[in-house]
Parts: sequence; structure tokens; C-alpha cells
Amino acid sequence: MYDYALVHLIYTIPLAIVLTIILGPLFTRRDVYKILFLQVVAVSYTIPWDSYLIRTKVWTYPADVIIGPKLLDIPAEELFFFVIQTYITTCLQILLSKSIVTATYLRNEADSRDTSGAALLPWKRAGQIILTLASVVPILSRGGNPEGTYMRLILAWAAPVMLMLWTFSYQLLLLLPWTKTWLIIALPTLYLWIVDTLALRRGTWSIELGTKLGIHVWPHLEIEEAVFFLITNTLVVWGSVACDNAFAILDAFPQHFPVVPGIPSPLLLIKALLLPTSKYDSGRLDGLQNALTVLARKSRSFYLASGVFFGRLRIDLILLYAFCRVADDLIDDAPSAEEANMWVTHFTHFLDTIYSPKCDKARLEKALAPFSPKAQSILVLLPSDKLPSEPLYLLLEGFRIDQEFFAKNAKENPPIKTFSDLERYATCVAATIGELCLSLVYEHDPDKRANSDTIQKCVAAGTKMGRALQYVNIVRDVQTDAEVGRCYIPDEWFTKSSTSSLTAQKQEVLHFREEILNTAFDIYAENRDAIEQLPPYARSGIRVAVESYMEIGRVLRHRMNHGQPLDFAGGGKKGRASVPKSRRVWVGWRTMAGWRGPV
Ligand SMILES: CC(C)=CCC/C(C)=C/CC/C(C)=C/CC/C(C)=C/[C@@H]1[C@@H](COP(=O)(O)OP(=O)(O)O)[C@]1(C)CC/C=C(\C)CC/C=C(\C)CCC=C(C)C
Repeated sequence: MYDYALVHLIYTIPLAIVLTIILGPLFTRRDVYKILFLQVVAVSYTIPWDSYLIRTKVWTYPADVIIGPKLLDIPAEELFFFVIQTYITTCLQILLSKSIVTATYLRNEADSRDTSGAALLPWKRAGQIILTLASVVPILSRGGNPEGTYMRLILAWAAPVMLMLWTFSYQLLLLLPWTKTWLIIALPTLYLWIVDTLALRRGTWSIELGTKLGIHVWPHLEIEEAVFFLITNTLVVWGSVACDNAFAILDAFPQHFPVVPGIPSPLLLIKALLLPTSKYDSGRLDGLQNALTVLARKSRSFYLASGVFFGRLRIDLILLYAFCRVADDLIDDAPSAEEANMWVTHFTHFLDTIYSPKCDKARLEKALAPFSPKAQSILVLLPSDKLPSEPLYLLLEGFRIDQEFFAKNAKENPPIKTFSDLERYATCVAATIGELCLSLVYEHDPDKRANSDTIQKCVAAGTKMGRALQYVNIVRDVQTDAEVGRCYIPDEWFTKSSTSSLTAQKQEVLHFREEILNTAFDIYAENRDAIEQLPPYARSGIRVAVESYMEIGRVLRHRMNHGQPLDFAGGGKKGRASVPKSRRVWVGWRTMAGWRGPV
């Protein structure tokens, strides 16, 4: 009785619930849109075909295994199958693709410098030929062997759609890591093969003898059923990838799509997919790839957090991070104070140029000339039209303060003498970042509902939060900074004390670190509620960015409270305390679910 409904109760619904629990907090509005879009397409495209199969008795159901309601002869349970299978497979694709920036897999195939792009054409053509044959041959051979009926019907139904999806998305299907495409097809396919085997064995549904080939993949699993689930999962994953492809094109090329609504219409998605690949801006794609590499290599916290943002905000945050990191590294790693100052001058000139109303191609090229090609590809993409200039100049001022540690008289006149020097430094290098991040958040806000009072309050809180994060950074890096001759603990704190033994000095530094960390947590506690006033589309991303960094503070505080060493080899950079990957992922998920860490 009601065997088909039981298949759902036991096998599909629990899996869908588990995926919803895992993915629920991570869903963006685009994810929800994509799932609904694919479900509508899947159901409406499958109904006429499935109804035909049932009416012509290619497959049948004993009357007692279904509850009763039908649409065009299709039992309600079967209709539900289309909905839930699409849901499960799309959720898996969304979950496993969170970490990638899809736009970095787009290629301008007309660009001769891009060899990976040029190599795609033969594969594209081969796929198109195979799928065209798979669409046409079953129709041409429809009067043939009746045992091949079901297989022919499957191919005639699926292959034209696969041909269309392949033609739109072959770049991503060929270039994305296999774990983001083929694995996502394989996992639910295997699962549904097992479910189907059990259903066929119990007689929940059956394929009529005369319309099947009689080949079994394993006992009780007909080849047609195996192919059906393989193909339907392929359709869902390719459809999902095609949506991502369209989103990526819209996000990556503002010159072709100046305005992208929060939820782009299906028409706009198709327009994006129809943009010839020769129109893709290779420079932009290269720069974005380089920026992402910088982010992935340099900051595990912000790399994780970047996966929670989406659309153009995500791209611009990555570009902003890479700009800041390139600037910081060039100035920091300069072999001499003179060279460091020279880089500050180059960056200042670069900012002067891009913010000048007279900025043109020639001036821009001149301002970029001192930088390496990789740095140029990143710098040129800085979204300066969405960023105020003052925080960027102030950031350079912060990097200049860093250089004062290497001045000849740094011992007598250290750059961080008092707590207000420390505050000033943190304002330059991190409060600015808070302001810049929020400028991007408000510029890209698809809803634009925030009033100026709220914006002002949030930006004020964001700048303070930036300072809090910098304090955590300072407390964590005391040893590694000391090794390169820097000390951000206010100098007067030391001079006021008269302790001399090494153990007492170590104890004293520990106490200072504790004090700065407490200040960081106080600022964090005072300002974290402001995150809930940010535009909804960016709230959880900003929460994750802040929380994943404050988690470093929590690790440090725990170690302090338990008398454990703060500086040790392991995890990230040697000598620094770091948050293990599994804990970072947990913090990200927990934060998205609205559960913040202790203050
Ligand atoms: C998600 C994403 C990609 C975010 C990008 C954030 C961004 C642009 C960061 C800039 C990083 C950078 C290289 C700045 C140069 C100066 C500097 C070194 C600042 C320190 C950052 C640490 O970065 P690092 O690469 O060293 O990271 P690791 O420790 O190695 O992992 C800072 C500690 C500053 C970070 C400050 C912020 C991100 C600002 C935080 C404030 C907000 C996001 C706004 C909060 C909003 C409200 C309303 C409270």
C-alpha cells in the first residue's frame, strides 16, 4: 500500500531535509531563485513526456501503490519526484560550488594568449555532434525495434535540452573542477539507482516487457532506468551550471551589463548566455583570477567569508582585498626604507590618477608602469567608482607608519608610543577597510532601502569593527612582528614598568596582549549589532567576515586563559595562532544561521 509515497518518506524527503538544514543558512536569494526556476522548467518539460509514457503503457504502476491524485495520468508521487530530485541535485551543486568564483572559469576563446580557451573549441564541437545525433537518431529510428522504445524516448526527450545546455555552458562544464560537475551528477545518480532497484524489486513501478532492452546494470536495475536517472541528474546539474554561467557573465562584465537586478529575469539570463565569448574582457578575467589567488593564498578567514557573498559585491570585495594586500606586501617586503617609500609614492600617484577627473588611458598606463604585470592586472580593476578615495590614502598613511619602525631613530622615537598612536595606526590600516567594505555593500545594494542616518551609523560601527579586527591581528602577530623589528604594543606601556627578568618580561607582554585583546572584544561587543542594520543581502557575509576573524581572538583568549602558548608552529604562518579549517567552516555556518560567538 502507498509504496510510492513510502519511497519518498524513506529515501527522498529525509535527504532533502538534511540538505536543507546544511544549506539553509547559506542560501542566497539567487540560490532560491535558481532552485525554483529549475523546478518549474523540470516539471513543465517532463509532464507531457511522462504522461505519454504512462498513457502508452511504457511504464506502469499497480493501482494500490499510489495514493490516488493524478495530473494527466501522472500520479502525484511521480510529480513530486520531479520536484524533489531537482531540489536535491541542485542543493548539492550549490553546496559544493560555494567556494568557487564562477567568473574565473570564463574564457575569451578569440584571445590567442589564452591557450586554455583556444583548446575548448574541439570539445565544444564534439559535444554538439554527439548530442545532435542523440537527438535525431531516436526520432529517425522510431519505427525500429520495439524493445528500444523506452531508451529512444528518453534520448529524444533529453538530448535536445542537453545540446542547448552544452552549447551555452561548455566552458564551465569543461573547466570547472570535476567535483563541481561530474561528481554532483554521480552522487545522486548512484543513490537513485539504489532507490530504483529497491522500487523495481518491490514492484512499486515497472517497465513493460515489450518496450525495454532487457539489459540490467545490476540485478533489478534496468538499463533504461539507470540511463534515465543519469540523464535527469545531468540535466539538473547542467541547468544549474548554465544559471551560474549566466550569473557569472552578468557579474563579470559591467561594460556589457551595466545594471544587474538582485534577481535577474530569465530573459536577462539568456541574453548573458548569448554574449559571444569573444566579447569577454580577458583583462578583467585575468585580473580577477590573480586577485582570487592572492586572497586564497593570503587570508584563510576572508577567503572563507568571500564564499558567503555573491554577485558583484563578492567580486569587488575580492578586488579590494587584493589591492590592499598587493600594496601592503610591496611596501612591507621592500628591502630598504627608501624602496618602501618609493612604493608608497607609486601607490599615491596611482590613486591620484584614478581619482583625477582627467584620468585617461595614457595617464593610467603611466601610473601603472612601475608595477609588475600581475599587480597591474589587479590594480586596474580596483572599483574606484564605488569607493571613496580618503580611506585609500589613509591606508597608505598606515603603511608609511609601518616603515617608521625602520627609521634610524626608531629606538628613541618608536612610531607607536601611546595607545592613541595605536588607535591612529589601526584607524589607518583597518577602520578604512571597514568603511571601504561598507561602501561596496551600499553601492551594490539591490534594494537601496537604507536611509542616510542608518548608513552613517553602520559606517561608524564598521570603522570601529575594523579597528577591533586589527587589534586581534596585532595580538596574534606580536612574535612574528617582533622578529621583523616591529612592536605595536604602545612603547610607554613598557617604559612605565621596571621589571627585568625574562620571565617577568614575558608575563608583562602577555598582560599587554590581553589588554589589547580585551579592547578588541569590547569594541566588537559594542558594534556587532549594527551588522543587523546592514542591507539584508550582505548582512550574513559581513557577519561571517567579522566572526571568522574574531574567532582568531577567541582562540587567543582561550589560550591565554588556559596558560597555553600563543605563538607556535602550526596551521598557517609559522609562529602564529590560527583557527583550524573545520572550526572556521563551523564558525561560518553557525554565523550564517544567526548564532554568533561569545563576546
Ligand atoms: C570577504 C572579503 C573578501 C573581505 C575583504 C576584506 C578586505 C578588503 C580586507 C583587507 C585586507 C588587507 C590586506 C588590508 C591591508 C591592511 C591590513 C593588513 C589589515 C588587516 C586585515 C588582515 O588581513 P590579512 O590578510 O592580514 O588576514 P590574515 O590575518 O592573514 O588572515 C585587517 C585585520 C583589517 C581587516 C578589517 C576589515 C575586514 C574591516 C572589518 C569591518 C567590516 C567588514 C564592517 C563591519 C560592519 C559593521 C556594521 C560592524
